[in-house]
Amino acid sequence: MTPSFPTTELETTELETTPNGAVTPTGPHRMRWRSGGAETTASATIEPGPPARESADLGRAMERAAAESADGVAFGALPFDRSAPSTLIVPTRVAQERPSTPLRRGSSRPAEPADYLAGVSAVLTRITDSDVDKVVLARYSDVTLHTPGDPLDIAARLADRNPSAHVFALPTGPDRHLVGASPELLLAKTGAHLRSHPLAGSARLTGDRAVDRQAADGLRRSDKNLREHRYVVDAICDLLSPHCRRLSAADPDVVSTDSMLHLGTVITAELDDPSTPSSMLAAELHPTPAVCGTPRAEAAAIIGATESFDRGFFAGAVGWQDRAGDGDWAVSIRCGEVTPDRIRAYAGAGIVAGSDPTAELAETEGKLSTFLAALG
Ligand SMILES: C=C(O[C@@H]1C=C(C(=O)O)C=C[C@H]1O)C(=O)O
Repeated sequence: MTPSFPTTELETTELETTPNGAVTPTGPHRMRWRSGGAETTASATIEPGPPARESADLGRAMERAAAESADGVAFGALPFDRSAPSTLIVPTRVAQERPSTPLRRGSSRPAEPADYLAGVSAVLTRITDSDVDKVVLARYSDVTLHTPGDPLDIAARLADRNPSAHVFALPTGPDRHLVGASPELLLAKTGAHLRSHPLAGSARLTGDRAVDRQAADGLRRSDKNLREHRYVVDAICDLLSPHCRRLSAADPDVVSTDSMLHLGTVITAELDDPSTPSSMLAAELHPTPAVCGTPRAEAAAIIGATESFDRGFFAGAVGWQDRAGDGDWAVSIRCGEVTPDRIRAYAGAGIVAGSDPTAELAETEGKLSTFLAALG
């Protein structure tokens, strides 16, 4: 579907306080979204919304936001933490295009590789000693900026470089955008029809066709990668099936991005109730074992104890919903948080029994490069 917004200038001052007086949306902020070849650039107000764990409330809040928006479509961003507030993004009008400005970068500071290697080793010990099967461990890389970077410009460069990705620059707070090019569809809903395309199990692309073909064949046969992938497919099928009358998962295939090869599985389903809001279903699925692990709560606790930073909206979900509850939701990976003086890029890798810390570190480098390469 193609959300489209009025080109006429609408009033973009702050919206009214909601009836219970709790939330005042702020804005205007600028946003960009591109999926399935359709691109939207808009001004929007933002407001805090219910957390993912209150999925039914979130679904209702998105329905209200879609009804308020200029074109009947609202956008949302869910943080990694299921209990932290979401951000509801309500477009008000088409944004004025600004001339693009080159980024003036200062220093770059990747997170210490040694810390990541130690973290993977610690997680492997926890996997051996407990019932936890998979934990996704992440790291970040900071780039300081001499002049504020334009999040919409970065998204435009990501869109050029990643033609089939879900590309987003969504405001998540004052002077703060989540910007990225996600290859991973969490959930698309059109009427009763659902589609999900989880990715997990990865190899780095080299650019040498013969080597990459071998790596793709290796992925298809790798017990470690197939296991890592299966946890994600099973979790999505288990969580969707109570809502569906028909659900099927294809065999895993290999999907490529600009820098990576991944195992991917297409899951399709028919909803019992076609009016179920897509945001509610996305919130129930989130976070899948592709970005958290399995079992979910235990893996999230290990992540909290091992990672030294707050993931914020990285490894969350971003998407839109219209008045019928239809929408597209992507897993917020291959992304960074853009503030006026700093960009923080994130990447993670799934750790299971048999994972090699050095290979997982290299995997995060490959994943980070999708976002960092678009900074110019
Ligand atoms: C966590 C990320 O990617 C996820 C993890 C993958 C893996 O561990 O193989 C593959 C694709 C994504 O589901 C990321 O890009 O940061």
